[in-house]
Amino acid sequence: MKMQTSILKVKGLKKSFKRFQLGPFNFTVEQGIVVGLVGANGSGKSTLFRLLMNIMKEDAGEIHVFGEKRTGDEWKQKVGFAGEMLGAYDFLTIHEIKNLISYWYSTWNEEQFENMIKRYRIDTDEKYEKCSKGTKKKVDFIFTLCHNPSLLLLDEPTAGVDIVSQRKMKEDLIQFMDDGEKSILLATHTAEEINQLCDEIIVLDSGQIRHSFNKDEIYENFGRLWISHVTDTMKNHPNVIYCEQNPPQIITNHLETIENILKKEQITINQVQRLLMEEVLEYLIEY
Ligand SMILES: Nc1ncnc2c1ncn2[C@@H]1O[C@H](COP(=O)(O)OP(=O)(O)OP(=O)(O)O)[C@@H](O)[C@H]1O
Repeated sequence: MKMQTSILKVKGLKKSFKRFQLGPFNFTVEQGIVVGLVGANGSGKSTLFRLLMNIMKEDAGEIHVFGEKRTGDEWKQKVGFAGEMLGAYDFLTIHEIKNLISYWYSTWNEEQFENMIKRYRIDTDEKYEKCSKGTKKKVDFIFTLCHNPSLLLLDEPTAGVDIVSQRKMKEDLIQFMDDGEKSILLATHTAEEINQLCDEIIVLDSGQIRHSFNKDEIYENFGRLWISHVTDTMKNHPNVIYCEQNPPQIITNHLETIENILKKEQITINQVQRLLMEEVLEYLIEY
């Protein structure tokens, strides 16, 4: 069995604003793993990325990247971050920004850049500020990948991107993960990206980590059961995340446990249904 290596380790990370508190956060992103970050608008995803990239200073906690505490800027050579980085240079053309970025990264891959520019049909003579929202997202994505990073931090990379390009981005991310050496932390609002790309899921709610799951656990454990009647024991059980009286049904995050209790309580199970990822995410975020 392969030893798990932490590419990103976050311990006791905290940040407070006047009206919002993030953390304390504790989580790891292991090598070869894609972690999906989901949560309602304003739950703290972008703030987390800003803290990870040192764009914003944490109030407390530690962030280790590639096994070491972040110091200086050297660690950024191996990290690809898509989100708000190009704002300061947006009066330049994409070609000019590329010249700056490629100078900074010792591992810049010009051939990959040229290929991706063609693949995503980007006009490099366009000023970044003049690009459409979706085109900016694609340009950010290309810059993120072309310096051969080992860790990608992607804040909703496909938001506002056309369907064809979304598919290409997903293909590029799957290829990026191909050698099993790299990792991604991906904030997303789409169940499809979770299904197709992620191994683990962290659910944020009002600045807190509400749930953290392996994706297979979700497929295995989450389900909807139509039952003869709902009792108070079922209503209040910690593994019941939602229940309805009419018609009597419950949503659980641990099918096996709940099926056993229903048997004990002599409640008849009429039907069991696995949940789709969309439904699971909705229940995790909403309830
Ligand atoms: N510099 C700041 N000063 C004060 N409050 C801030 C600052 N930055 C973020 N916040 C607050 O932190 C909270 C989380 O914002 P954040 O942008 O991280 O959410 P998000 O999960 O990325 O949302 P979305 O899904 O809409 O992108 C919000 O309430 C926001 O107002």
